[in-house]
Amino acid sequence: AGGRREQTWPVPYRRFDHRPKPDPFCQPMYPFCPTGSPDGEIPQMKDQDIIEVYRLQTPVWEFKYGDLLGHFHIMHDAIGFRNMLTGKNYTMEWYELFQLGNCTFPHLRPGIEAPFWCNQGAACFYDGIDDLHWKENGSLVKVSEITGDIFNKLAQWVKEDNRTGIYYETWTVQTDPSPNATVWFKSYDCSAFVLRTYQTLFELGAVFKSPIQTNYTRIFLYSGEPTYLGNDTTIFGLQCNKTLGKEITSFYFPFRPPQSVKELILSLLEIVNKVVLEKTFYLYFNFEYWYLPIKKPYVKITYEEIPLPSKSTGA
Ligand SMILES: CCCCCCCCCCCCCCCCCC(=O)OC[C@@H](O)COP(=O)(O)OC[C@@H](O)CO
Repeated sequence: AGGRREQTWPVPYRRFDHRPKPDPFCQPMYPFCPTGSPDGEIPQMKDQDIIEVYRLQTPVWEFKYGDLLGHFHIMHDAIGFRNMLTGKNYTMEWYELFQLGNCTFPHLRPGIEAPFWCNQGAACFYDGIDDLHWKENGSLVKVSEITGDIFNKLAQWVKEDNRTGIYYETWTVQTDPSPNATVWFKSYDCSAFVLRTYQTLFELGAVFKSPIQTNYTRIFLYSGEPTYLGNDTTIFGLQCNKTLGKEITSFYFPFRPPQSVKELILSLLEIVNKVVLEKTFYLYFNFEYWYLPIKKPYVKITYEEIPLPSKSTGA
């Protein structure tokens, strides 16, 4: 009857019953989870083992650019574990299979109508903690101690979370920067995984040390109420009106990797024109497109505290 469908905000992150094999077109700049166990298996601990839990944080791309992005508080988050009986330690992190840019903007491929996304994200669990990587420009802080039994239950949760949560979402979208803003979409990135893991540990009985300052990076878009547009089939399919599809692909065009300084400048001008002057953004969430009526202050990167779970936070 053309009635508006009841929409809950924020739009729930869609989970799937399996993680699809990535398209060969998607190529990583660096191999994903190079030292992790190929099947992603997490080792079993003895129930009575005592495992230290560490908060790990470092600037995105620290291994390549050191503290560069740290100056903008663009930080990557992970969790470290150390078995106090065996002395073995481990790192667990969640990040993009094909890097941040591929999760934030699509490819416009000749002969393919719809924007092409390489936006998978996944968990990676591997032996060892690279102390220097985390400590030099970031932080490595003990936040809890858990039993092997809790660790093993967490491992089961990670497996299920990783099987069903298959894509990375860069953007948090809400009405304004205020604490009581309406949130339209939540990001689903490295820090979101760490926060879900802390919450799961808390629900499994973990007690977190306090007080520990725990800030996280988020990039915000500010908009009025989003409009649902559809998906690849309903927007870019053969029987579709091509207007909307062309509008979306032309929006993403200036976000492609620039080939020259001139192209970069022209693209930046086009981005400002679209996002600021035309107050338009097309968001890709749950493999569907949404129109965002952008408003001031448009875009913002924040580095704000989200406290560790405790009885007082009720989280
Ligand atoms: C509307 C116009 C705006 C145009 C500007 C676009 C800017 C795009 C994004 C800016 C920054 C977003 C920050 C999001 C937080 C990222 C946290 C995260 O998920 O990190 C995961 C990953 O990126 C970390 O990658 P690496 O540093 O490569 O770490 C992986 C290694 O630890 C693997 O061992």
